[in-house]
Amino acid sequence: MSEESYEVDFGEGTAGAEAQRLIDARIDTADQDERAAEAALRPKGLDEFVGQPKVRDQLSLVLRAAQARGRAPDHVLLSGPPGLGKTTLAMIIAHELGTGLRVTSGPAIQHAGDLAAILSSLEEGEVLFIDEIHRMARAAEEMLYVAMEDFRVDVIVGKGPGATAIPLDIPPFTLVGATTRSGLLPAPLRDRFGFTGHLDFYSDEDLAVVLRRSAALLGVTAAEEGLTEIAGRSRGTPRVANRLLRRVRDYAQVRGDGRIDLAAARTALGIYEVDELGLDRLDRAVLTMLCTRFGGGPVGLGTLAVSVGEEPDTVETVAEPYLVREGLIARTPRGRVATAAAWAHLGLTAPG
Ligand SMILES: Nc1ncnc2c1ncn2[C@@H]1O[C@H](COP(=O)(O)OP(=O)(O)OP(=O)(O)O)[C@@H](O)[C@H]1O
Repeated sequence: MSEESYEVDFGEGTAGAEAQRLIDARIDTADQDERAAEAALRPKGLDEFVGQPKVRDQLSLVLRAAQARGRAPDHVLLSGPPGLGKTTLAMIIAHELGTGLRVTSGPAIQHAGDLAAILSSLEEGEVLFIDEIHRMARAAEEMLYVAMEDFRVDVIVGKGPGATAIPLDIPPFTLVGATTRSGLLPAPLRDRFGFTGHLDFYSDEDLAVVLRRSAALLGVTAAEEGLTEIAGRSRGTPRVANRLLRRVRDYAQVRGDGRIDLAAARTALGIYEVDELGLDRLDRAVLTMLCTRFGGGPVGLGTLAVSVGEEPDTVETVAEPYLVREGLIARTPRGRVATAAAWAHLGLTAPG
C-alpha cells in the first residue's frame, strides 16, 4: 500500500534538489526500517507458517516428494493479494529444501538479457523467486518458458538475419513466481507451473495467532483481548496485523505502561485512523468517493482511482479485494457499485 505522500517545495536550483535528495533518502531509510521489522517476524519453516492449511499441506507434499526423489521440486506459483505471505512462502521453500534463494521481481526484468544473467548464475537446486511475475517483459517470458521446461537458455548472439541462438544448459532449479494478478499471466506461463497455491485472506483467529507469535518475538506483553482487537482490524492480512501491532506497541510504550491491552489497542488504532472494520485511509477514500461523488456507482475503476489520486492497479489489488470480501463493493460489468453495507458503514443514506 502506498504510504502517505508529502509535497514539499524546496525551491529551485541545486540547494533545493540536494534537500529533496536528502529527504528522499530519509524516506528510504524509514522504509528500510519497516522492511527490517517485517523481516524479523517472518516464519522460517512451514510449521511456523500460520493458517492457509490447504496451501501449506499441498506444498508440504510437493516438497517432501521432491526431496524423496532427490530432485528439484516442480515450479510453484503463488497468487493472492499483497501481504498474505507469498515472499515468506518462497523463503520457507528454500529453507525446507536447504537450498539457496535468489530473489528478483518482474519489473526488474525488462530485457531477456536481465533474465539470462540471473538464470545462468543459478546453482543446482536453487530457488528463484520472481515477485510480481506478471510484470515481466514479454521477451523475457519466452526465455523463461524454455528455462522452466528444459533448463536451457538460448543466448542470442548478433543482430538481424545473422543472429544465432547458442543454447546454454542451466542447472535444474525451482521457480517460485508470485502474483497479485494471476489472471494477467499468459496461459503458457501459468501452465508451466506444477503447483499453484492461492492465498486467501486470513481469519481473525489465525491473525491472532500470528500476532501472539510476533508479540513474543518483539518482547511485548499483550493481553489476548488486545491482540484480538488488532486482529479484527487487520484486513485479513498478516503484514497489516504486524504493522498495527508495532504501532500499538509504540502507543503503549509512550502513553501507557508498555502492555498491549484492549484499551491500548482501541485508542492506538483510533489514533492511526484504522476503523472497526479495519478499513484504512485508502479503503475509506475509495468508498467515500464512490458514494458521495458517484452516487454509489456504477463507476469505472480508472475514474474511481483518479478521484482518490491512486493508480488503478493499487485500487484494484490493494483496496478492492478486501472491500469486496467485506461486502462493501460489488464489481459489475458496468463498474464498481457501493452496497447497502457501504452506505451504512459510512453513516450515509443511500439515494432513493
Ligand atoms: N502465514 C503467516 N504466518 C505468520 N506470519 C506471516 C504469514 N504470512 C505472512 N506473514 C507475515 O506478514 C508479512 C508479509 O508477508 P509477505 O512479505 O510474505 O507477503 P507477500 O504476500 O509476499 O506480500 P507482497 O505481495 O506485498 O510482497 C511478513 O513479515 C510475515 O512475517
